[in-house]
Amino acid sequence: MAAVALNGLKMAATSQAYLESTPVNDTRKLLSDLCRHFYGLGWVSGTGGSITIKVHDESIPKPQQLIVMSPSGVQKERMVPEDMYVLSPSGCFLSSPSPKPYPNKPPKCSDCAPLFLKAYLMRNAGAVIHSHGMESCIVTMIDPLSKEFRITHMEMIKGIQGHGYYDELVVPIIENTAYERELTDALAEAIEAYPKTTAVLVRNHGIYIWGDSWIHAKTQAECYHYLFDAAIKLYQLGLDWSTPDHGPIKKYGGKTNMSVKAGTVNSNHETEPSRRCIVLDIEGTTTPISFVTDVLFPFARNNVSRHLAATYETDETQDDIKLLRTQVQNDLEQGIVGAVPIPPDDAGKEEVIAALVANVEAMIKADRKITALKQLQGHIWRTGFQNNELEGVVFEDVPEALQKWHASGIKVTLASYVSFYSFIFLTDVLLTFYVVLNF
Ligand SMILES: CSCCC(=O)C(=O)COP(=O)(O)O
Ligand SMILES: [Zn+2]
Repeated sequence: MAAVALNGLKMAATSQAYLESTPVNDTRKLLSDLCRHFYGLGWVSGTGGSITIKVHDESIPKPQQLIVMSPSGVQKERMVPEDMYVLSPSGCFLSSPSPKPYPNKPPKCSDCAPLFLKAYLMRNAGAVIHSHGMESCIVTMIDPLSKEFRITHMEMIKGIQGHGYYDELVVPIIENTAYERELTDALAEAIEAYPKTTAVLVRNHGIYIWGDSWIHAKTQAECYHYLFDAAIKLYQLGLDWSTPDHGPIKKYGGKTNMSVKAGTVNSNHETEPSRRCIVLDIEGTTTPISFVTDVLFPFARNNVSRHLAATYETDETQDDIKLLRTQVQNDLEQGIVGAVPIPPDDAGKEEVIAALVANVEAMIKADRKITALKQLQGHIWRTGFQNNELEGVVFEDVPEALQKWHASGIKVTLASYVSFYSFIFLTDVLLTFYVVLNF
């Protein structure tokens, strides 16, 4: 019997008979064949890299299927079916290979086991391939600060689950550790953070790739390796693999936009982060100019009186009024059109506000770029955003671009001639970016 009912679920029977059954033996054989084949591709040479496949059995749901895994630290191309480990769905050893005479080491299951189990558990995978293919290693070195590999407009992207030719393929990169098992948490976090991904790159090391079946995992592994190889070759040709047209890598101030040298080496031979930074304007860059002209400025103009009245006693508004008084005094002395005297404080709040409003309206009409006006407008906008009377707008490609630059280790900062408050409250996107990433 291939399966037994347990707690209402079908579980692989771990009887000796099942462990010696055709599905298990076929999977052992398949795994040793694939080890040999992947060795030929350079994916599992020097004993590195590893493979695991679930024992496919129509009568057993995938989460309950047995797992076959390659042994650790061995010549992968010389594996035979008997060398394989068989594990329960939760990772308990059900069958281990017999020791071999000197110079073979005592048998041990792949160091990748905890990582493979994460892919099985979190993605319901049918097979996982850990490759040490050179291209999957080098592609993580082109930009040592990048946390993602991205590529688009390549036919082979279609071989990756859920992707078409025009899509951008994003593969997370995690940092290498001294021991394979120490990668487990970072791999799980990447799987969680990138719901669409079917692979995780390990910097200076290789890649983990999974699929619904061994065929799916293998096909995708071939496509991933092809794309990494293509990216490296395009880079060598000075071409940008990450853009749709794969045009020349652009230079900014002598630096490439996909610089290999994303940091500088100090006297201790340590890499210091590069000072690359993108300074973004708001109006017309992250946000349509019409949002500023048609929404922000009218809002400030229409709310001067209300804002001053509501916040008159606060230190902030008293400070704004002080600035305006100084500005208006200068304007009156220079005969600026529209400037009207502001009565002293003891004239009463209403009279002072009326004079302030008249002056501010004249300043706005003359489109004056003066601190007294900008500071007050900033405070009015901030109140508008806080009260949800204003809702910011960014172009649809802004959030993705911010994340991409951040992932590439590029610092992003915002600059705008309108007040500070206008952009940190511009949208949830920018606000989140500002607070969470602390750029
Ligand atoms: C030169 S291999 C170093 C260890 C490693 O990265 C690896 O993938 C080994 O996996 P194994 O299945 O042989 O434990
Ligand atoms: Zn490895």
